[in-house]
Amino acid sequence: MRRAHTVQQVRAAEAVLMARLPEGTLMQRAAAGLAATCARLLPRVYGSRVLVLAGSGDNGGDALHAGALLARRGASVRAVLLAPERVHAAGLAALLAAGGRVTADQGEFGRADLVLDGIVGIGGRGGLRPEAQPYAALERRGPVVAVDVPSGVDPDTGEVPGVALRADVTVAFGTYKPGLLVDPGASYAGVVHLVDIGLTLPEPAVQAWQHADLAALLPAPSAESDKYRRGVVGIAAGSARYPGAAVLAVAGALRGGAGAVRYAGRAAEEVVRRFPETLVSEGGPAAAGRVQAWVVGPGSGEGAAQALAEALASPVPVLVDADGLTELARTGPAALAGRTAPTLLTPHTGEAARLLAGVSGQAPPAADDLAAARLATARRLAAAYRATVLLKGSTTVIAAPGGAVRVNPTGTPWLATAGSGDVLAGLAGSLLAAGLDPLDAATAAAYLHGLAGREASAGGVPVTATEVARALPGAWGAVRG
Ligand SMILES: NC(=O)C1=CN([C@@H]2O[C@H](COP(=O)(O)OP(=O)(O)OC[C@H]3O[C@@H](n4cnc5c(N)ncnc54)[C@H](OP(=O)(O)O)[C@@H]3O)[C@@H](O)[C@H]2O)[C@@H](O)CC1
Ligand SMILES: [K+]
Repeated sequence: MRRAHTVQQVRAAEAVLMARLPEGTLMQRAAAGLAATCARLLPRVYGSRVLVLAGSGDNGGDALHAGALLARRGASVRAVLLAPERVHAAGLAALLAAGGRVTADQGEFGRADLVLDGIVGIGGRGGLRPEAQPYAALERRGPVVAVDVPSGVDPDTGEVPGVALRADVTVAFGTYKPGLLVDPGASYAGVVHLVDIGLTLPEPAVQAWQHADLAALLPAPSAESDKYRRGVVGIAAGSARYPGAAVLAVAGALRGGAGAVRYAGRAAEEVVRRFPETLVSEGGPAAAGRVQAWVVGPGSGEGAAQALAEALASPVPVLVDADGLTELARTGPAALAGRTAPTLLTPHTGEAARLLAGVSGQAPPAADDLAAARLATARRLAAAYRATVLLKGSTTVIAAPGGAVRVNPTGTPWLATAGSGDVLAGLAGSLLAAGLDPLDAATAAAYLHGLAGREASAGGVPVTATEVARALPGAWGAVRG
């Protein structure tokens, strides 16, 4: 699992350690780790040209100290001081003593074999300031290594409020920052290396799961399991107009670990033709047999309101997607007030905008603005609806009403294809029916769906939602190892 901590959490941990250690120890640890990573990136340190971009804080100090270490190994190190009057004095002294030099020549950026971005770290607010902005647009020859955080990326949220400097590698001290895991910030970070500087950290604000975390969680039938004990998932999706959504949601559900899939809706004939193993009925959720979780909304069309009301009235977990979300946005959180079991909402940013309008009673915010602030958006929705929210997009973010947040590290832009969300909804519902809580079910579903999407699009080929569903067993296998 990758763990990310907020600036406040890092500062608190740093304060505890600084009280015990001689001054400067943490910065020396950080600089040593940074220089070691740079040395690995360079074909050879001796004779390499290194440019340090140094801002006014300790982030600049780290970069200058690392520059000094590289200069001692024979690199030719130049430093641009973006705020010369407030430069980290000890860092600059170390660099000069090691043979490094100060320059004001922006052309050094393009000539450098490696650039260290020490403009701003966890103390940064807002985008790059005017003096640093030109570097974001300049041609580069060697890799840009961000010190702790790419400058211009908000460390706590991943938001990029202005111009930011894109890194090839980010060397993060002590822990990931949420902004390194959540887009758009994550897309500026490149490959992230962690350097342990000895911080003792609390529970992370944000987690990103990996194969092993998921393997421990995925349902596995035991010898005594029968199909009912493994869970039955109900799918209320599709309509005469959109039968495909029903077929795709069922395709996802059949590969989600539940023992059986019960379909309730107008596309029963199409579903059973494609998947004869499905239990089908033509009415709504209320008239269908027992299930352990409902999925309601994909392609439901005009039937969405009735299907949603019936599913929400049931005492089992309910996943609301697509047309179900549009319907839910009309009533707002009040529709969930009487629920005795958890609810999982799976909006894309357009649906998230409608859901937020359902809370505020005002016009929906712009979906692009929500995509730019996805962590805050998922948290807001989870708090307002008291439901777990899986916000789909370039980084899928999952927020629980209690405050836990996970971000999904798998996925591919190829997954932005028609019907892909229907497969995800069925899959997540199936995991809910198998007994996972909504946070875990959403985490596992996003992860497997993302892996399946990658597998199906391997080699850079477009995928269909049907192929993503077909690739799900392979994703399970990869996770189980
Ligand atoms: N925590 C730890 O455990 C350890 C932390 N360490 C390191 O310390 C870093 C944090 O250092 P920090 O606190 O000095 O803040 P930092 O990020 O250098 O920036 C603050 C300065 O930048 C300025 N500034 C603000 N916004 C700006 C912008 N957009 N563009 C330009 N400038 C901007 C602001 O000035 P002002 O707003 O007053 O002009 C202020 O002077 C951390 O990321 C890590 O690298 C390691 O050494 C060891 C262990
Ligand atoms: K930086």
